[in-house]
Amino acid sequence: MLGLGLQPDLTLGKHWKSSTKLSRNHIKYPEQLITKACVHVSLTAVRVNSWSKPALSLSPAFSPSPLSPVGHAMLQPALLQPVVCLIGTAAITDTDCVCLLSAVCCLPLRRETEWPGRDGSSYCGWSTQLARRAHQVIWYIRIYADRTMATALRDETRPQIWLTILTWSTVLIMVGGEIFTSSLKVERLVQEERTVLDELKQYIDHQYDRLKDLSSFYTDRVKELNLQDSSKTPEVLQHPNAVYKAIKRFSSDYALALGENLESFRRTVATAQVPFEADHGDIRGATLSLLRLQSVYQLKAVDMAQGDYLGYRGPPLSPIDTFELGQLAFSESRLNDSLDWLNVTLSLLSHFSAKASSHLSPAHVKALMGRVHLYGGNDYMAQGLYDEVKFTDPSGGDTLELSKELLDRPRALLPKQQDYFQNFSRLCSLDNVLHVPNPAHPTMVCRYREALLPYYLFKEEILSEQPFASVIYNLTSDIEADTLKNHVKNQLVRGRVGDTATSFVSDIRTSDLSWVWDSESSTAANISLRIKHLTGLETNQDPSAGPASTEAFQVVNYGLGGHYEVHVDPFEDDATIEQVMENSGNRIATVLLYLSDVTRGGSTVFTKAGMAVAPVKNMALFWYNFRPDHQLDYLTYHAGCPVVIGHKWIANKWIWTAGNTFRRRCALSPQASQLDIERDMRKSYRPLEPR
Ligand SMILES: O=C(O)CCC(=O)C(=O)O
Ligand SMILES: [Fe+2]
Repeated sequence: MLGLGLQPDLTLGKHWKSSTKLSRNHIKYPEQLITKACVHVSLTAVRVNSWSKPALSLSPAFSPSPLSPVGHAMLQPALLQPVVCLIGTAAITDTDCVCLLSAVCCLPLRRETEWPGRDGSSYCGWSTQLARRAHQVIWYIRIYADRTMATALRDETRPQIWLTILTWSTVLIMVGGEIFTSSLKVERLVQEERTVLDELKQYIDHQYDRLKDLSSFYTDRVKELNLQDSSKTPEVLQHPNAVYKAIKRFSSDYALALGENLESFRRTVATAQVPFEADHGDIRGATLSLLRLQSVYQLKAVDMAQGDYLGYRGPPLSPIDTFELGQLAFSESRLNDSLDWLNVTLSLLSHFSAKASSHLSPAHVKALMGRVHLYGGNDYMAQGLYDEVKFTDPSGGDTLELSKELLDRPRALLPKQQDYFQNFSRLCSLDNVLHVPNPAHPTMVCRYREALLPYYLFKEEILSEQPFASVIYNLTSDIEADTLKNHVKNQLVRGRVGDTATSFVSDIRTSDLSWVWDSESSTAANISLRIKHLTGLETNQDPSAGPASTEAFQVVNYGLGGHYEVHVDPFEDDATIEQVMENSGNRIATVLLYLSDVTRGGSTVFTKAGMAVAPVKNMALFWYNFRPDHQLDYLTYHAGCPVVIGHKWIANKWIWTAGNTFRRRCALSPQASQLDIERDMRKSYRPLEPR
């Protein structure tokens, strides 16, 4: 690929039959290329896929050569008119113009660093004289544009038209634009008009076809929307397949339908302040989420494809969806899962009409299966599949890869194994109930926990004595929970992991979050106070009253298959600890508020302590992150399981050392548990009688 120094992918149409890209092989005769580029590329068949600033990388060694008669014919100024105005209106710099001109006509370009200054001394490697010409043309165009119908042309025709103008103006630059000096030139120009009009006709046909497709996409979507009850949208979007499909629709279906006009359409939608933001990263994230659900909950690909997740039903997946799941599973070295998805794809393809799956053939799928087998060490199966597809799909990407890999014999991939994973998956897969390690133990009780204020009585269930963890029901009201959610709904950002200074976005944590300080919301302040009464720990955030004892509420909303892998809450890296210790210390305790119920999945599990807590709206999960002897308690390793069905919202409240040194007292003996401390410390507890 010549590269052309442009991001746009210049794709030639019918006139360059088999060749779809301007490649080196086409450049035997530069003049011929220029002419073809001018006539064919510019007027009809150019597709500009992305339209960003040129990133120059090439340097085909051609110098401009004199033009053929066809080239001359294109100098007809009248044909410039409809397109000229755009360069005046578009935000394109002179430099970009010239480099684009160069690119279209394959003039020599050098690196980006050599882009010209305004003096025109070095225009992408052009001679000064040529550069000056370029300036003249662009200047002319801009002046001209001011006087013409800049607004008459629709945004969506811009890319093609840009190329037209660029090509034409290049020709002007190169020949000096002086056709009036020769009757022969004018005659040739007029004689070639038919060719130009033929090209224009092709261009118009292409636009018609494109709009026809776009319009049928529109009608189909409207029909589908009309069949749906919008009040049920949140309910529908509880199911992973429905979410997956919605994400795909916004990140790829619209993109495919709009083609090169996607960006300008996005801008139009943005002015109406309507969200329309999904992109390719979202598809990858969504696909990974389905794979995560599959592995954590040990789901079968065939069930998921039918929309069956642990008995909860939703829309089915298409063969393209299942194929993409197989592809991603392969790239994640999950070979068995990949084969499952590809087998499902083959079986779906045999049921779908050829039209519905026109982009995907069984041979295509089998070639990838061959590669998966090869990486799994099963050369025999791989060879067999290759023999099957080498005639039916010889040029398919995976067929070519497979044929290479059969010779190279890649080393077999071993499945990735994380040791904590088994326990994590087991605990997440329990039915959505409380699961405690030792329910028969006498201290595992329900109790009314009295607070500092006598009229507060919290319903508490102790889950574990070491580490101390309990749940408290109805710590908030529905109104309070919804107020916290509403407070953040326009300010959610992707959650990060790691210590403050070095935090990063990762697949370890797939959720959005925001913070609510007590000073911003009376609801937050009230709940903080309640937590103070409940735990007996200071929750002050007012700086005038000393170092803060808590962070703001961290309100978190999980997305498709949203999860948080196993971690502990306190800061662990020395630098961060040193920094926070100076002020507020570390996170000695966590209060995790559930702001929603979750139909299936989404439990908080303690992988070492063997506990699982299923979300219940308004319930709080409370635990100490440090043992009574003040060592970080690694039994508090915990995780948020992937959400299967429903929407999960939580709010974290982390309580710090500051202000709590004497509230969370040391134990009287090294073996003492938190309950022992509490017994000693707060006589207000009801005695814990053995059952
Ligand atoms: O979502 C959950 O259940 C756990 C969240 C968590 O551990 C955290 O945000 O630190
Ligand atoms: Fe956590």
